[in-house]
Amino acid sequence: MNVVVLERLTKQYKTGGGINNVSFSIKKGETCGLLGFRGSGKTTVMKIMAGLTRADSGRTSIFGKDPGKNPERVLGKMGCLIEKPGGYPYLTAIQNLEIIRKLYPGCPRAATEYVLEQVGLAAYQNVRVGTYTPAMKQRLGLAMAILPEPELLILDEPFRGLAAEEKNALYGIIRNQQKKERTIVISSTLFREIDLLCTNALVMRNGTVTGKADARDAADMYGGFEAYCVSRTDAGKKAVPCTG
Ligand SMILES: Nc1ncnc2c1ncn2[C@@H]1O[C@H](COP(=O)(O)OP(=O)(O)OP(=O)(O)O)[C@@H](O)[C@H]1O
Repeated sequence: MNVVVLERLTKQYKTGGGINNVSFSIKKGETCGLLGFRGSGKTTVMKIMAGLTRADSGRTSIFGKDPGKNPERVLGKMGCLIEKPGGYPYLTAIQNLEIIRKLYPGCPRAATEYVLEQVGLAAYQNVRVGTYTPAMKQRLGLAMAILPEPELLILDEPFRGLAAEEKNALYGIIRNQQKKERTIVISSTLFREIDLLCTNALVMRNGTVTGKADARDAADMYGGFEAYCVSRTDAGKKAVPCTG
């Protein structure tokens, strides 16, 4: 069953950037890596999926509905970490999470403590978020995204700026979500993350999709996602951001 179907999405910003004719689908339980250099259009695609911006043309279907037209039918099933992690800086982690929890009537109080434990912030739950390091804010952003147990997780460059051990902690959280058969979309400029975590990879360049493959095809044809992704970018001609 397809959770995400995007057909011929186009969006042009006044500055000239944007996305052009983007089409792909993601099945339930897949972890799809959206890989591309800076400015290739990853965030724009994710914002359209999350109903945060509208495409100029094309069709967006998430759980069979357009999030721009039916936000109440879609957004409750979706957890997003897009661009900078949120949270009110003058509130503690637990206060921030409680605000979100109350938006979901079925979400028990214990869920707040559980996700704080999961993301390794339990010891800092009563500390104001404004004092957190970028990595802690990133983990809080993830906690906010997974708190209501969403069926679809959209994570825009969740590893950006994190040290190796901080990334490892995040890998663990994402793997836990995979065990629960969540559908996950992760954008990254790094091949390594896609290799480690994803069942499928989708490569973007200059606002268009230049390749789509699942792990088996990428392994059969190229020996893995990394070589596959390189083959679908102009990475050979540029400096390649290929290490974590
Ligand atoms: N709000 C905006 N207004 C004008 N131009 C934009 C806006 N958002 C994105 N763009 C432009 O659209 C193109 C795609 O940007 P987008 O942020 O979607 O790419 P990205 O792959 O997520 O890159 P990054 O990793 O830098 O966020 C870029 O040329 C960018 O400058």
